Amino acid sequence: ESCVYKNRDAPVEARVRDLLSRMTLPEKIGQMTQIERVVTTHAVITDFFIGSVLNGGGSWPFEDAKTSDWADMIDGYQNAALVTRLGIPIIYGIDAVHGNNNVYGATIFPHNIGLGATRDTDLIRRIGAATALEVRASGAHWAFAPCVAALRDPRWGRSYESYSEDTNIICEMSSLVSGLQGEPPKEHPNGYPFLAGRNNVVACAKHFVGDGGTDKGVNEGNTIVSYEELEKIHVTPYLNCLAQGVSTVMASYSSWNGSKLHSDYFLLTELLKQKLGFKGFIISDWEALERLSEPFGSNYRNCVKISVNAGVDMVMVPFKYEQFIKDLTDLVETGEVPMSRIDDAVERILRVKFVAGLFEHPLTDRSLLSTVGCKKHRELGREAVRKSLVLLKNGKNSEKLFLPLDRNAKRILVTGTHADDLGYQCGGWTKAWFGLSGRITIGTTLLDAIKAAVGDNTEVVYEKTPSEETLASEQGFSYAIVAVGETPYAETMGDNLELKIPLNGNDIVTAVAEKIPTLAILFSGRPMVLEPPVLEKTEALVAAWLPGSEGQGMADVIFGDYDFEGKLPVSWFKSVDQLPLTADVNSYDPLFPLGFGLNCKTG
Ligand SMILES: OC[C@@H]1[C@@H](O)[C@H](O)[C@@H](O)c2nc(-c3ccccc3)cn21
Repeated sequence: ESCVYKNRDAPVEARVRDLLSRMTLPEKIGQMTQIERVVTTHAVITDFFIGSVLNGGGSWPFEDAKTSDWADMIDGYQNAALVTRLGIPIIYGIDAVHGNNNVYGATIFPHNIGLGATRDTDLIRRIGAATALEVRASGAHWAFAPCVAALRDPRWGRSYESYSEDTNIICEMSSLVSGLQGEPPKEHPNGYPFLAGRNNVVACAKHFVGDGGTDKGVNEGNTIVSYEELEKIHVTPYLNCLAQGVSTVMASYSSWNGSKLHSDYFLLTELLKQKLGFKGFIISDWEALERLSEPFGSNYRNCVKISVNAGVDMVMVPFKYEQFIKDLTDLVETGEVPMSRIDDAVERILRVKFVAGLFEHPLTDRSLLSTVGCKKHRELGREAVRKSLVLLKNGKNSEKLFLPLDRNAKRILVTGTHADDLGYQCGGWTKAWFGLSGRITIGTTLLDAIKAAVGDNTEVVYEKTPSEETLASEQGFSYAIVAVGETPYAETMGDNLELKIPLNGNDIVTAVAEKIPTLAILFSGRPMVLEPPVLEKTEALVAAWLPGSEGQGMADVIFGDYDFEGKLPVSWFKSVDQLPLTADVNSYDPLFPLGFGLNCKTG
């Protein structure tokens, strides 16, 4: 090839320098622009030299589109980018935060809080590798994961996206980066983006920094801590991500001591890029620039100025791309944003695209389609579910353990709002942004799993809500399994000060437990209020978190094919009046402490 940047054997840095030197200002600013698929046409990509496209939660080609439909859509965008003067490929980003969860038929893994309960670094890496295959099969090149937030207050609506309150656990679980991107060779330079090959995706450590530490868990709120505490608790996991060659970092909507992260030069540039040596690129969050001013979106030109100058390299606009491009072009022409800042941003973006092999392999490898929702991935999901469940109570006294349950019992009752609802089991960020109820994708509910596990002579009675006659009946039930919990949510919609189990969960458990020996299973993105009767009247109690599509993993442990091994990744409060309640502060008086978890052998 005549020009260096098209030469796949040339060093990445030489390709970056050569390409950058050929680019016009519109082409440079186009690379910094990420737009949402709903405003994306082939003409927009070509005319504005767009560098990246994403879809928000619930924005699909059409409902229940198959993975191949996604690949057709994204390859269409890519072909529009390849016909531009310099032929710079787009990078397509998607929120694959627990499997490729936007896409129908994808394997849905447990949300991060359940993975934190496994403490299994290698499991998380394998989940990353499986997710990467399903994401690449859909045509996307980039997953906005892992969220490495420290869950410091469960009132936060994004608690389930965090692995733990404990930074060391988060550091261990950051192995998702190596799973998604592939593992860098040990001589790989710290902070330099890495991607192993076509079966991997670019990862995104988010949200930098302190997203999980906001006051009272208010989403997009203010994290009020000393710099030392910010570094120790919230920055530390990024060191692990950089050591694994994480290629992108997403800035947080939240603030640190009143300073909005998206306009904080010290944290984005002096800390992350200079002190920590991050060489990939920083992406903004969705319409985060509009959030820098009051009222929302006012004085947008100034918001562009302060965020780009602070160190944001690519902006998730994602709709008003013409305004963004116009304002940034103007800012460069007036010198308010120096060309050196533009060149630094574009250099970082091009570096990731070259490292990701997008110039060599811009289109989807259709041979990956067979990996989507495949048996191997579903078995992996099942393993993750097994290892994530935390046994909080087993038997009313240590002599008489209740679990494992007898799979050949004569007659059992399965009841509760969450016993047969795949959408509830998956939680937010599944098919739709906030999640949904019902049979939303391919998967196995708790009820499906129980029916498959019990013996032929065992009668399974299912009622979503336990009926009076069932509760009053003398018909003997050997035992009852009652599943209750949270209905799906995401982000601010999940902020909650009371943390009571919705849909009368506590009352349902109590009503059944008063009549029938009961195992209660809680599906939630975080610890919730457990009222005394639930604690006293049940025989056993399991925290299942948000396990995803592979419900058999729950049957595996409640019927004893496998033992419980999950440990709480977060302190379980007695009352919300105790919050914030984390193990590293004194006067620690939890209901169940960080690290708690029983098993059937030792109880
Ligand atoms: O989906 C893209 C990103 C995701 O990666 C981030 O983790 C998350 O903070 C986020 N919030 C919105 C979003 C927020 C409000 C309205 C519409 C969308 C979009 N996004």
